Amino acid sequence: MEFPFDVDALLPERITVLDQHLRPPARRPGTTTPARVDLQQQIMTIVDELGKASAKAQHLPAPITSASRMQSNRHVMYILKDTSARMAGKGAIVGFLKVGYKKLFVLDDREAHNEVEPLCILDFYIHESLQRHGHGRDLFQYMLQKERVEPHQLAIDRPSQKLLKFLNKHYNLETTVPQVNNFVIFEGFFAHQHRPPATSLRATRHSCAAAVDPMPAAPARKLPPKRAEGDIKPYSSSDRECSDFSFFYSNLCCHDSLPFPFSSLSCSFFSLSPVLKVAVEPPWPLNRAPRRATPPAHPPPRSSSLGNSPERGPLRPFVPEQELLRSLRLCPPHPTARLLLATDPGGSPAQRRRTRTPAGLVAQSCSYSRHGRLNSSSPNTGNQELKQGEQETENRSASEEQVLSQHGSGEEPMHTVPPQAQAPPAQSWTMGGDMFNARFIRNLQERRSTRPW
Ligand SMILES: CC(=O)SCCNC(=O)CCNC(=O)[C@H](O)C(C)(C)COP(=O)(O)OP(=O)(O)OC[C@H]1O[C@@H](n2cnc3c(N)ncnc32)[C@H](O)[C@@H]1OP(=O)(O)O
Repeated sequence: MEFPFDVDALLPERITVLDQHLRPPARRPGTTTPARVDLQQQIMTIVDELGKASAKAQHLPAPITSASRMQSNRHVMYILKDTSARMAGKGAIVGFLKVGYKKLFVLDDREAHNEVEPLCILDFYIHESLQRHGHGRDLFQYMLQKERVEPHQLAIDRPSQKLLKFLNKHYNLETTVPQVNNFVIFEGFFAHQHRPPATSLRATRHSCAAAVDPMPAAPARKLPPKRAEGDIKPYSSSDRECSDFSFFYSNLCCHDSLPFPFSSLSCSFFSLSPVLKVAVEPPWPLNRAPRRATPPAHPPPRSSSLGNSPERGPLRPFVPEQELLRSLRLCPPHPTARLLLATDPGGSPAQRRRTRTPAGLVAQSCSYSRHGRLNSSSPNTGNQELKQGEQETENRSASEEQVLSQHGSGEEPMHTVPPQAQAPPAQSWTMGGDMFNARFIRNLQERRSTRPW
């Protein structure tokens, strides 16, 4: 992969390690040094382009690796540059490997749940023209040494067939331990305890939790001390997974911009992981709509979050909290509703707990029907919408994502019902029913559209 700038000078080593700071490495003595900000911009361009190429190679609808994602996560990227003579001049990039620690529930061979935080292979790509030349192995080997981890200690975020073959060929990893999430672990995962090196990613993050006891069978529930809220993305945590249902979830669970009480919900409530679905349930009334969150029978596509796409356009304002509270007043009395109404609209800090992922921001743009589909009053509309969304997610290519981003950027009219048709809707719907059905959302939209501003 070539770039319009001097990759060779920008990345002096064959393999460059980038963390969330995306700092340009020190340049070779004697090379001219452009402004540091320009260098960082070049690094970001490389990361973005690699992420796009990887997504394309894996048929993901959107990149799961980008500069902005790198900056907001504690992932580490190993970038391999082409040092061959043919690339003399500006140089080129061969590929990259992205890893990061993630908190997961994994099943051991006795099907017991174990809460662990292994190093995960998150994204891996070698340029098409250079695959099967041993570059992937070089990169992987370098990462294993740097992170001081054995291949069987890794969790792989929904590996492709190529990666499975790669792991089998180079590391004899074949027998997997069946999981209920999208991560793949191999036999031996539970056999040894990973002792991170002093300089590894893990040690940097959790220096005080580095030492753990040996475990004969399954890892004990040994986790580092609680981190800052924004850092914790428990359980499912898969960029790919979270995004597979983004068409629906971004309406609900990426809630940076949702009004209270939705804003107080954790993404975890809507986790696709059966483990978590059992473990955590959202409070009423949100616990009345889990069916929509059920993953389809067939495995979801490898995809990324539309919502998380860094290319999303500007966001629309969401319905104000007062609007929602007013809607709640239409409901039959319910203790929770009363509590909500009695609560200060600003809410307590705990109620307003929010994630800070970019995905959250996109919830806004996705919360409205960009195509007017939610306008149907059919009770099944919600399901149709979900199916449509899933279908779209499956079908959408990376290039289509660009188009959708524009659609989501607020270009389309937001009113799905003409103002004169805005007679109060039949008050038959209730929060106690399936509150995320189309009528509920339409109601919110109609109410919003009556706003004079
Ligand atoms: C968690 C994730 O990131 S999943 C996504 C993984 N990435 C992708 O699938 C993107 C497309 N593929 C690639 O980028 C690369 O093929 C990688 C990263 C999987 C492997 O990198 P490479 O440089 O090709 O690997 P390397 O040359 O070291 O090893 C080759 C071995 O990998 C496997 N492999 C690589 N390409 C293929 C392929 N097209 N078909 C089948 N197996 C393949 C084989 O085991 C192969 O050995 P073989 O040639 O003897 O059959």
